[in-house]
Amino acid sequence: MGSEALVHVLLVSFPGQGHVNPLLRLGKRLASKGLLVTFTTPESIGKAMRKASNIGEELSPVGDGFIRFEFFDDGWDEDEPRRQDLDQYLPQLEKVGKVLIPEMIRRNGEQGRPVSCLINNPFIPWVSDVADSLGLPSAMLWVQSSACFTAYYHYYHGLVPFPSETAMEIDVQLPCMPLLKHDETPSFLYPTTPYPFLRRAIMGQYKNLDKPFCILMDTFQELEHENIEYMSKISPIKTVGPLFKNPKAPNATVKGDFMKADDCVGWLDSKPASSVVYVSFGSVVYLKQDQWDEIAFGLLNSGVNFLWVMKPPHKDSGYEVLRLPEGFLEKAGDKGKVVQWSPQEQVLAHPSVACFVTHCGWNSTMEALTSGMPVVAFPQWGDQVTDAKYLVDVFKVGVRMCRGEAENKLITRDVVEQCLREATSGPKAEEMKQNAMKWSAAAEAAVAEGGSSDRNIQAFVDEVKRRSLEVLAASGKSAANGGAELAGKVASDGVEELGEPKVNGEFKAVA
Ligand SMILES: O=c1ccn([C@@H]2O[C@H](COP(=O)(O)OP(=O)(O)O)[C@@H](O)[C@H]2O)c(=O)[nH]1
Ligand SMILES: O=C(O)c1ccc(O[C@@H]2O[C@H](CO)[C@@H](O)[C@H](O)[C@H]2O)cc1
Repeated sequence: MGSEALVHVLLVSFPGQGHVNPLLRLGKRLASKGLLVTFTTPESIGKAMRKASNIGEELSPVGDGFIRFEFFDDGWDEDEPRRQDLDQYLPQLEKVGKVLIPEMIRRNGEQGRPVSCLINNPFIPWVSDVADSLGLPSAMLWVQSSACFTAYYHYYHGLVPFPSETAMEIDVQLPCMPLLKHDETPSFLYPTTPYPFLRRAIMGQYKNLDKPFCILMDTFQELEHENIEYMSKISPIKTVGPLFKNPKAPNATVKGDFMKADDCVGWLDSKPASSVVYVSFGSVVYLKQDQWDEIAFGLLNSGVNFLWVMKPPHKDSGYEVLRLPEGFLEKAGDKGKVVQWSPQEQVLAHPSVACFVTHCGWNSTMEALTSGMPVVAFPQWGDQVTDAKYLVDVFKVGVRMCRGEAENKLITRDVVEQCLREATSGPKAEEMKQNAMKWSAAAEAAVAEGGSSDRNIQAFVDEVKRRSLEVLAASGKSAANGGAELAGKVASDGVEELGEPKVNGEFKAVA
């Protein structure tokens, strides 16, 4: 079947690595189920993605469908430093996105690819407003755990007390969750967070939560069972994770990395089984130099093999460029490898890797669990502190190395060494590995045909197809005519003036 006959969904992503990855993975999953997927994010990131990965102008077949990319201009110069300030960048994205996304939808309609549904990730909730104003259905992909979704939901609606200026250190009890100590609740909610703009961004998503008809989540039923059961009674959530596993298209090469991964698989191949510690703090966390030094010495002193990701900070981020201690690489010799960016999925699946020192971003958390990889938890902020709690105390696959940035505590080389030893040898390491393997099997089963996440994805695809027919039927016009009318309206008015729901352009057929 040609791509023009498929139902078409448009995925709009916030331009962060930890947001692009899960949304693109969702795109591949939807494509593999027979949809045509267009993935869009600002051109500034599109450029990096094109450079780092093999994405081009053309359609890529994935399973029974296709994926393609279109990027949009965020209206700022290429090296505009304000992109690093979300308080300035998010409103800019909303301003231009509310004009350019409808234009993109119009263009696609004119080219025979009418869009039937919009899907966004958090931080850009205005995408549902665009969908509403065009009479299109929308969905949101929540890119963190169901536990964090619950925490933000209860905070937004004021349903339980959270740490506040007058009661900073209270524990928080949320439904179907373990008791969270004050520093285990998502840290953007602390009154003292240095990232209030991220709290505002997430709260913006909750303000718009009644607009998407479905909230997809990159987690799986068996992982957060009771909590998911509870939340699905109050919110239309559907678990579809782990998204990075795609059994119908395991070899799809489309990737969303912003940086080309350094080659380290050959080096891993040369190491004995379960002998390497993988260290990575994701794409946005930067530690201070003194902490970096302690980790370096902890790695050396523990005598383990290690693969360490040391990504350079963005020039406008204000973060210092970290250095390795004098003579570090010489002392490590062939026991250590330092890279700027790793092919993390491959690394976590490699038999030489024994454990993962992680900042506990949700993508890294899901990738570790699904790969059967024990972790050493080094959370810093946001959802990471809650994920660390779950990795250590609920999933029981991790040892805790720190409690988060708010603690403002230097983790010494001795503590680093002790944690590495605990996670790589002895009964605790053995037990964590067994638990991790159990989660890996459960994750595989969730995404396998007929598994919980597979059923939810299929139900979602069926619903998108059903709604696409409904929009067409409601129009009462010929498809081509409706599309052309809508195109003209959007182009002349801009999205703000689109009052009544409009027709979703041309539908050729539904697969
Ligand atoms: O060297 C690296 C470091 C990270 N990642 C990927 O970047 C994403 C990071 O997302 P996460 O939620 O863990 O953290 P964030 O970067 O958003 O803080 C994950 O999919 C990782 O697999 C990668 O491919 N190579
Ligand atoms: O680009 C930014 O400013 C940015 C990117 C990513 C951010 O949050 C990360 O997102 C992940 C998914 O929500 C999360 O699990 C991870 O812990 C965060 O670091 C924030 C800002």
